[in-house]
Amino acid sequence: MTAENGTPGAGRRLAVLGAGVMGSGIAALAVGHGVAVSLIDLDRRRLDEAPARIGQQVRMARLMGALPDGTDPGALATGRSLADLMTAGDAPPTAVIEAVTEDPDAKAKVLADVCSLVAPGTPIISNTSAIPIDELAAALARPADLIGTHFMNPPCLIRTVEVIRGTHTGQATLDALRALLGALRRESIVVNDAPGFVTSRLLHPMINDAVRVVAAGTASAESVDLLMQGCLGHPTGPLRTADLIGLDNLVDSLWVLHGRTGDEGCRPCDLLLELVEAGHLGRKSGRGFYEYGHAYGHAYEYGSDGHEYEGEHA
Ligand SMILES: NC(=O)c1ccc[n+]([C@@H]2O[C@H](COP(=O)([O-])OP(=O)(O)OC[C@H]3O[C@@H](n4cnc5c(N)ncnc54)[C@H](O)[C@@H]3O)[C@@H](O)[C@H]2O)c1
Repeated sequence: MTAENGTPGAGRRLAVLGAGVMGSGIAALAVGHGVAVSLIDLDRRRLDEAPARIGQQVRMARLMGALPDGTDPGALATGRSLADLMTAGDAPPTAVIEAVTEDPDAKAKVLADVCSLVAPGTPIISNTSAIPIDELAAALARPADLIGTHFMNPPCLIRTVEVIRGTHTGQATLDALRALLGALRRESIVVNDAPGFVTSRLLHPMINDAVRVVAAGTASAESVDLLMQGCLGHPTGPLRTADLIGLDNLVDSLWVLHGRTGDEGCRPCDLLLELVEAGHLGRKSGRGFYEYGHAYGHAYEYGSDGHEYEGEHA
């Protein structure tokens, strides 16, 4: 499966680092627009499952009219390291998107390694939820090549992407990212660097507060969500959104925010920590504030922007 001339992503090759919720969703968006993808993860099981999961997301997004008609899917290669894939014959990437676990040290190492591997001028894009881009840039030999995105879940269905320009981000990097997002038919909103940028700085403490309300016994998760939907116009409610994001990722992001802002509202509340400790991570594990029956269920029902999307299981 290769992209043909005339498809939006023709001639591009994206390296996606991390094949979890976001890495596989971003890979599906790219493949669905004809972009070739090299998908990297340390977890062999994730890699083995990724092609089927990505294929299902592409099919579902196409059925929902979220991908261009008549575009041949981009080729998908998977591996445990980009260096291995390139040695095996994969063309060098025209851009890299990092979507590994929200751990500042892990991200800094992955970004520094990839920076030493790809050609100068290749945009290196971190899809962090909350870590300041300037903090990550300190690990890179070429900080001008680094920029942030905050794709929301599921990337195929949410058209707006928050773009974070660090202090050292070069204009060429910003222009190249905008061109990539244009080829993926996404709208970019560029913001300045800060812990959590705009969306996570606002959304994550609000979700944390919603969990505190449930923990206090004031209302059930369902009642909180119904009130936020019915009275305040939130399309799904904060706790369904939490389940979609992944409670482990939510906790990691809240710690990042807490550590960098000192805002006690960002300290993950006990109930969140207990759920993660018990392995109840939300949709990706099949259970969080709600039961889903199976892992990764219904990813196309609701987006992490809170909008409701029609569709079958992803
Ligand atoms: N889940 C969301 O809704 C959401 C939305 C926007 C941004 N994000 C951000 O996207 C990033 C990924 O989040 P996620 O929800 O996909 O997490 P996830 O836990 O589903 O996936 C993370 C993946 O990274 C892999 N990984 C960890 N270290 C690695 C390394 N050194 N090299 C290669 N792979 C490695 C893990 O094996 C795992 O498969 C995080 O920074 C998160 O904050 C998440």
